[in-house]
This record gives sequence, C-alpha cells and structure tokens, in this order.
Amino acid sequence: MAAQAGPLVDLSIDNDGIAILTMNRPPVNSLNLELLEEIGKSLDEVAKNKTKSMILTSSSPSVFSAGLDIMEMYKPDLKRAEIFWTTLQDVWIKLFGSSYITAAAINGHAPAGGCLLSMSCEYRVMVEGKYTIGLNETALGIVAPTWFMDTMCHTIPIRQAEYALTTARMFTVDEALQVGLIDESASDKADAIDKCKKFIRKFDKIPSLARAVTKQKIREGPLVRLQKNRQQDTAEFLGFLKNPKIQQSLEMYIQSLKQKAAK
Ligand SMILES: CCCCCCCCCC/C=C/CC(=O)SCCNC(=O)CCNC(=O)[C@H](O)C(C)(C)COP(=O)(O)OP(=O)(O)OC[C@H]1O[C@@H](n2cnc3c(N)ncnc32)[C@H](O)[C@@H]1OP(=O)(O)O
Repeated sequence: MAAQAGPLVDLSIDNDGIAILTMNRPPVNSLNLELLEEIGKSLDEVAKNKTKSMILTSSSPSVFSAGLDIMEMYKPDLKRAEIFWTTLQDVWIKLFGSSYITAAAINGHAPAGGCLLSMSCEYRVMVEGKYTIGLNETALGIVAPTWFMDTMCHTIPIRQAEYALTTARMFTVDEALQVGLIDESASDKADAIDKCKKFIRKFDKIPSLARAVTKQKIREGPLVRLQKNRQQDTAEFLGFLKNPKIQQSLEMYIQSLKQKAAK
C-alpha cells in the first residue's frame, strides 16, 4: 500500500455550519486503527463544537470505504487487535448514537465496514455508477457482529436484512435505492453533498432537542445491547482472530484482492 500523504481525515465546516468529514486513506479508505482513531476524534470535535450536522464522505474518486483493513485481522498483534476493535466499537457508538444530524455522501464502493459507517448515519445519498454497497462478511467466511446486523435491521426491513446478510449481498445503487439501503442517488459527489444538505435543511424548523432525543431513543436498543456486551464482543473478535481456519480464509482473501489489483 502507498505511503500515506496528508492527514487521514479532513474535517471542515461550511458556510451553513455543516461539518464535512472526509476520509482520506488511499487507495481505498480501509479502516485501520489510525484511521478509526482520527474518525473518532473528529466525531468528538463535531459533538463538542455543537455543530448541528455532519456529512461523512471520502476523498477517493471511486471508494467510500473498503471496510475494515484486513491487515489488522491477518496474523495480528493481539494487543493492537484489541485496541483496534474497541476503537471501532467507539466510533460506531459515537456515530450511531450522535445527537447531531448525520448524512453520508457515498461517492463509491461501500462494502462491509464502509456500509456500516454509512448505515450509522441518518440519511444516505450514493453516487450513480458501478459501485456496490452491503455487508459481505459471510462471503469471507466471517460473521458480522450483532451490532453490524442491528444497524442493517435499523435501515432496511428485517426480512431483506436477513437475506442480504446470509447471502453476503452487495447491492447496486439501483437495488440499494429500491430496498431503502440508500435514500437517494446522485450524479456525482457534489450532487450527493447537495442532497445531504437538503435533507439536513428539513430540520430547520424542528426543535433540535426534540429531534435529538427522538433519534437517540429510537436508536437506544442496538446501542444498549453493545454497551452491555462490549467485553464479550471483543473477546469473540479476538477468539475469531486466533482461529487457524479464519486466518487461512483471510490469507486466501488477501491473495485474491492482490491478484485482482495486479490485473
Ligand atoms: C459467532 C462468531 C462471532 C465472530 C465475531 C468476529 C467478527 C469479526 C468480524 C469482522 C468484520 C469485518 C468487516 C469488514 O469490514 S471486513 C473487510 C471487507 N472488505 C472487503 O471485502 C472489501 C475488499 N475490497 C474490495 O472489494 C475492493 O478493494 C473495492 C473496495 C471494491 C475497491 O476496488 P478497487 O478496484 O478500487 O481497488 P483494489 O481492489 O484494486 O484495491 C486496491 C488496494 O487496496 C487493497 N485493499 C482493498 N480492500 C482492502 C481492505 N478491506 N483491507 C486492506 N486492503 C484492502 C487491495 O488489496 C489493493 O492493495 P495492493 O494495491 O497492495 O494490491
């Protein structure tokens, strides 16, 4: 992977007071520990500055996020793996449980953890193209954690979520729109951001405390479930990493990604 040029995230506030959080870890914004830490710090900053809303997007021209960095799971240092997992849990709790308005401008592929980040926002606009979005964990021989599944069940009907999760379904933009995994499609990133802003403006006349408490109450179930089971969830993740069969599957998957990239 190329050496990192520039900061891993960019957080800017536009003239309307909307925070734009841009992931910037070329080539595919795979979520390693350092990127997750930076996303977490940015979410803290948005909350601290009482910014009314945030749009999550990517600096890549074709990938929103490739999900978790597989290299964090392949033959890992277990101490680092534990910090990696708890940081991912923290990011999800901060984003899914945020009181400010959130929207994702999905300007490219969003598999697995990339799909999770976008589903944790309240509104999704995806750029048209040959991009796909979904939770593909079972195709890798791994099981999406309960809170990934909960987030999907919070986004699309449970029957569709079960079918998508068990079959590792990756949705095209049109399919995602049909099932409600995304709310709108857009012609390009600028259009996606405009559409996210239009969604955010819908709340101009809604009292912000009532909106925030309503959001947090409707999201309370999945949040409490993870908060109560955090240690067990982390232990399961570490146990999974210690399983030789899982390591073998990850090795094969990494090889297949590298072969595809070399073509
Ligand atoms: C009861 C049991 C309980 C178990 C509890 C444990 C649960 C554990 C759950 C773990 C959860 C995991 C969720 C995840 O997010 S796993 C990650 C899944 N992600 C993917 O499968 C995406 C893989 N990537 C792609 O499909 C494509 O890269 C792309 C995103 C569609 C982009 O395609 P594009 O053609 O633009 O780019 P390339 O494929 O050529 O890739 C460029 C280089 O980037 C490397 N790469 C890609 N994805 C990743 C990744 N996720 N991690 C690390 N590296 C990645 C790729 O190898 C290329 O590298 P190279 O240039 O060095 O060859």
